[in-house]
Amino acid sequence: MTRPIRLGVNIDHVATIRNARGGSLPDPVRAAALAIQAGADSITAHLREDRRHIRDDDIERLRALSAPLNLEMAATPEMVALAVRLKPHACCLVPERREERTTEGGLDVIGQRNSLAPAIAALNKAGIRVSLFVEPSPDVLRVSSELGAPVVELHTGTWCEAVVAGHTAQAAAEFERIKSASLLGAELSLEIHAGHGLDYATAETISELPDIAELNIGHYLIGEGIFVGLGNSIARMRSAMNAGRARLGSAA
Ligand SMILES: CC(=O)[C@@H](O)[C@H](O)COP(=O)(O)O
Ligand SMILES: NCC(=O)COP(=O)(O)O
Repeated sequence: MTRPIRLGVNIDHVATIRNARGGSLPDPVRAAALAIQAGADSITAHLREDRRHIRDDDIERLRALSAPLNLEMAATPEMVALAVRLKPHACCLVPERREERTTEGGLDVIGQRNSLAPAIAALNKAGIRVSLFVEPSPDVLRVSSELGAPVVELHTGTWCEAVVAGHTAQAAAEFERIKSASLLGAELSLEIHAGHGLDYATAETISELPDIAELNIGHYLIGEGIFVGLGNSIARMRSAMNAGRARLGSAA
């Protein structure tokens, strides 16, 4: 039987709009509640070290909602302590640079193995599901598995940018990397998630990969929400993902 695919809605950029005026509106927690009603399986929020969008009190309020919370964060002692205290359902460890506009690549799990290991161990011990936001590359997946993380989230940004730019050959090559990484990840008994830069079309395509269990999508959904309403953009995303998954079922 074909496994369903989960949708995690990232509400960071509702907070970006709120913070543009420094007040409390629009409230990202209200957006999260609406996302759950519209079919999101979980909520994702990235608490950056510079607090440029999501803030600590948002995390506390998101934690109180009915859907699981996936907290994205850098693997710093401050963030690990905060996660252990707030106990989100899941933590996705991401690389972070203050100067970047958005997450620019996957974690350097090979170079930072020694600093990642204690962070992963502490989160595992606290009963939080740990995922590592990584490039779709074989060495990176093997080290992720050795580090004891049960989940990896494959960075889809390079593929999505190539698709949007119409760089067909590069897009095809990037998609093959994602596909091979998802196969290897499954062989290593990792749960495979994917995200960054996905839109309706790329989400539908990637949903055809049978080993992908979850997509985390934010920026595009919030942007589309301006035109069609957030509930409608999420419902349409769900349909796109279901359509991709259904093609997989009919091909089997
Ligand atoms: C890790 C990831 O791909 C996204 O969650 C992204 O980090 C969202 O936050 P930013 O837009 O601040 O990068
Ligand atoms: N981890 C990826 C994520 O949460 C959402 O990324 P984006 O859709 O905002 O680019």
